[in-house]
Amino acid sequence: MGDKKRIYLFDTTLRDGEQSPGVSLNVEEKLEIAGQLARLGVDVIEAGFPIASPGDFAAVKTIAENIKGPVIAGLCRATRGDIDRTWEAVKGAESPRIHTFLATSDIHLKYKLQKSREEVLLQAVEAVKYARRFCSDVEFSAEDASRSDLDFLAQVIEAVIEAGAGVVNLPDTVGYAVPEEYGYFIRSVMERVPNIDRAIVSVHCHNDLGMAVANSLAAICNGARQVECAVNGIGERAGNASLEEIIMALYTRQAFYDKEININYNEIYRSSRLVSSLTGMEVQANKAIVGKNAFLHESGIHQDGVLKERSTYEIMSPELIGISSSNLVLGKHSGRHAFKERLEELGYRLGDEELEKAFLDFKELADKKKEVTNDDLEALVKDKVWAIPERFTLNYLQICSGTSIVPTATVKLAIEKMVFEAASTGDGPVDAACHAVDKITDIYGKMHEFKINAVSSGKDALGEVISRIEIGGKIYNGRGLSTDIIEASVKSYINAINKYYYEKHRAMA
Ligand SMILES: CC(=O)SCCNC(=O)CCNC(=O)[C@H](O)C(C)(C)COP(=O)(O)OP(=O)(O)OC[C@H]1O[C@@H](n2cnc3c(N)ncnc32)[C@H](O)[C@@H]1OP(=O)(O)O
Ligand SMILES: CC(C)C(=O)C(=O)O
Ligand SMILES: [Mg+2]
Repeated sequence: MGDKKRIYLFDTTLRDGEQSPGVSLNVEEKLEIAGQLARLGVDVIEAGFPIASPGDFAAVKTIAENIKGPVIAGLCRATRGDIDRTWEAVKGAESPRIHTFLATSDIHLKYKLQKSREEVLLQAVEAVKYARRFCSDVEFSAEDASRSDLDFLAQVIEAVIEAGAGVVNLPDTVGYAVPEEYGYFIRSVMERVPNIDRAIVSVHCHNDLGMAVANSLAAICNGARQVECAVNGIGERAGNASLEEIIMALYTRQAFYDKEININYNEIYRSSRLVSSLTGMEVQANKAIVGKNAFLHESGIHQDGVLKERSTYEIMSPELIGISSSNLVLGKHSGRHAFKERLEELGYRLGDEELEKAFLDFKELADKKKEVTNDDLEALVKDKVWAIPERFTLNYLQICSGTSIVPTATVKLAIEKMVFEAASTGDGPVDAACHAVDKITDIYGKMHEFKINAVSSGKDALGEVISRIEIGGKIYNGRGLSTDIIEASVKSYINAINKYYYEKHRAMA
């Protein structure tokens, strides 16, 4: 089974990551993330759960047909219908994988599956055999493995390897394990399964007790060769093991782990930013590796140490993971060359047209702000990485609001070179403006979440508004940017409406 030192990185941002409450990505957003994961150099991209919905199916199929390099996997239950659908979705890939799963713990058998151990063993074997009819690369996951009876689990794993599974995954589905115990568990399963050398052992850890990364590393020390993880650690409930933390632990502590991975380190930060901006899930400031504070030094003694010798307080270099160290100031006198170079340092590669649009936005912002920071730049370009065609654009906004008057908004929207106007009242200025937008578009959104971030500091800070809008029973993430917070809010609402409109009309086309 190849070089035993090599650890395979299996990224599940687009499947388990998308199971994060409130996250819903469309096909183009998933394709964009998959392209970035390929540039990062992960070994496997789990692109989705094709039976879950037509949108999930389309995303997995599109990724399979367009992304070259990594193995493209689709997840399915241990049923023929799910496996058929998954094969349909992944079969166009350069290297397709069918990933089928079935729970093995007594608690899942008794209450969820309502099946005996004998039935589950047969179903797992039958699913793997059936999947192997289509695909030579089949992974089997024993859901809730870490809470399963060891003898039964070993029996299932031996049988699915015999049936043709080349990768066997032993997830800590509910994040219950602790590192020493999980490491010992992986070793014990491997010792009990006589044909284990014919498969790669994989782990998939959840973060309910904050130990997903520690558990994954303990498993690696005990023989696991594939590690399943997600960018920024997103995923069901408290999330999955964080991809960037696993990568950097293996890199920084190479002498201890003595393992090899094949990754483009300088794409890590960019991957994190992209996933954060497309999912709308912000990265906490003190998050390891990719948090805003991860490489900042606040206290005098630390600053003194770092000035004398960085390694006194820095165990990793921010440049390695793609965080720019440039000290050119960008402002209204900067030109296209410096602008483009800075974007490239930040990891953004825009096409000529998007670059020109971003440059014009930058100039407009530079007129309002003295200095345009890296955060401002990222905020300006991140929705240009993949922008949906905008059916509705804000042309004019007037707000009348105060402590003793009913908030009223007048909005003009441009739709295909025509301009339409409406006025409305509401509970507040943003509510009033959104009602006016509804009148023009005839699309009625319900605001579920509304977050305002100051992109940089100071009175002239750029404001970013992220909203989650329910339209037609589905949640759409909207994003708007302006130095005026009400304008940013309305733009964010219109952005969500544009996404809904685009998806609806593309489905009808
Ligand atoms: C640990 C994990 O992350 S597992 C992956 C979780 N991801 C998802 O669930 C993806 C999104 N899910 C969905 O869209 C839907 O749940 C679907 C389309 C998969 C299934 O929808 P429905 O057919 O309506 O079933 P529902 O979700 O209500 O119930 C799940 C059924 O699958 C069964 N099931 C659960 N896991 C498996 C499995 N691995 N293999 C076979 N059957 C399974 C359950 O026992 C239940 O069966 P029952 O209807 O006979 O009681
Ligand atoms: C389906 C499996 C791999 C899973 O997500 C889990 O067990 O957490
Ligand atoms: Mg999971």
